[in-house]
Amino acid sequence: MSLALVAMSHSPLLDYVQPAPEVTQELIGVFDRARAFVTEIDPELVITFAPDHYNGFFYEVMPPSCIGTSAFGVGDYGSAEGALPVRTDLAQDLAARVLESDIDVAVSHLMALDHGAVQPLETLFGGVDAVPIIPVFVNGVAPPFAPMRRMRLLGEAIGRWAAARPERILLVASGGLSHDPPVPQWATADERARELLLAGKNPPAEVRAARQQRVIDTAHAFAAGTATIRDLNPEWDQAFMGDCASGDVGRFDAYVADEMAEQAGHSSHEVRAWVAAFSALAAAGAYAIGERFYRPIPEYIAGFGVMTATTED
Ligand SMILES: O=C(O)/C=C/c1cccc(O)c1O
Ligand SMILES: [Fe+2]
Repeated sequence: MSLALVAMSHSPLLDYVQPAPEVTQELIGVFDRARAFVTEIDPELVITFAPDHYNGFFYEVMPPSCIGTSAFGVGDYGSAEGALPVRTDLAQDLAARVLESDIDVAVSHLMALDHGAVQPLETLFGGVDAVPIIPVFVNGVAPPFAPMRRMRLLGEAIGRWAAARPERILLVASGGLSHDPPVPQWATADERARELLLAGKNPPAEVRAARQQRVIDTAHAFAAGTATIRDLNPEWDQAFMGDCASGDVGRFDAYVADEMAEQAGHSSHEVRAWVAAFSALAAAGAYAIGERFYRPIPEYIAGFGVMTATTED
C-alpha cells in the first residue's frame, strides 16, 4: 500500500503569542492545504513521529526512540489531555518487527504525549480522536543523541512494516526546524531543575504554569530582539528541507549532533522526527513532494516548515 506523509514544525506558542497578521494568514493557508491533503488521503492509521519535552520521557531512563502501544495526552499548553486512540495490536506488531530487524527501540504500554505529538493531530484532524494512531517517540531534546543514521534505520524499518500493511497509512512528523527555546538542559540545570529532568512526571499545576510562562516570556523577548537564545537559521532549515525533498535519505547520515546544536539551536534535534518519517516513506518507494512551506517565526520560536509527500505508484 502506498504511504503519505505530513511533516510540520510545532510550537506550543501558537495560541499564546501573535505574529503579524500576514504571517498568521499564511499559516492558516498552509494548515488548510495540509488538512485538504489529509482529507484526500483519508488515512485509516496515523503513525506519529514526535519528540517529547520532559513531559513523558525523563533522564531516569531516556531511550533514543520508543513505540507506544497505549498513550495519553498530558495537556501541556492547552493540548488535548487524556486517553488517545492507539491501535495497540498494530503497535505491538510494529515494535516486534522493528526489533526483529535489528533496531533497538523501546516500548511503552503507557506513553505520555505532550504538545509535540498532539498538536499536529489537532491541526490536521481538528482533534485527537479522528483516526487510530501509533505514536513513535524520537528523542529530540535530551542529549546524548544517537547518530542520525540510527533514526534513518528506525524509520526505514517502520516504513517496511507500513508498506506491507493493507491500511491507508499517514506518517506525521512533528518538530524542528532550527530553534532554541528555553527547554531546560541537564548541562546547565540547577539541582531543582535536574530533579524535574530526572523524574518530573505530573508536575504540580504551578510548576507547569511557571515553566510555560517562562517560554511565553522568552517568545515575546525573542520577537522583540532582546532574548539571549540562539537565532533561527533559515539557511540551515532550507538545506534540511532540501535533503528531505531529495528522496536520498542517506543524506541525513551526514548530520552531526554537536554541529546541529551549534548551527540551528538545541531543539533542532527535533528534526530527527522528520528524518525517521521521511526514511519510512522512502522505504516504501520513490516519493513526490506536494507542499513545501517555510517561514522563520520568532513569535513561535520556530523555523516553521510544513511538507507533504506521497509515494509514487
Ligand atoms: O516544552 C516547552 O516548554 C517548550 C517547547 C517549545 C517551544 C518552542 C518551540 C518548540 O518546538 C517547542 O517544543
Ligand atoms: Fe518542540
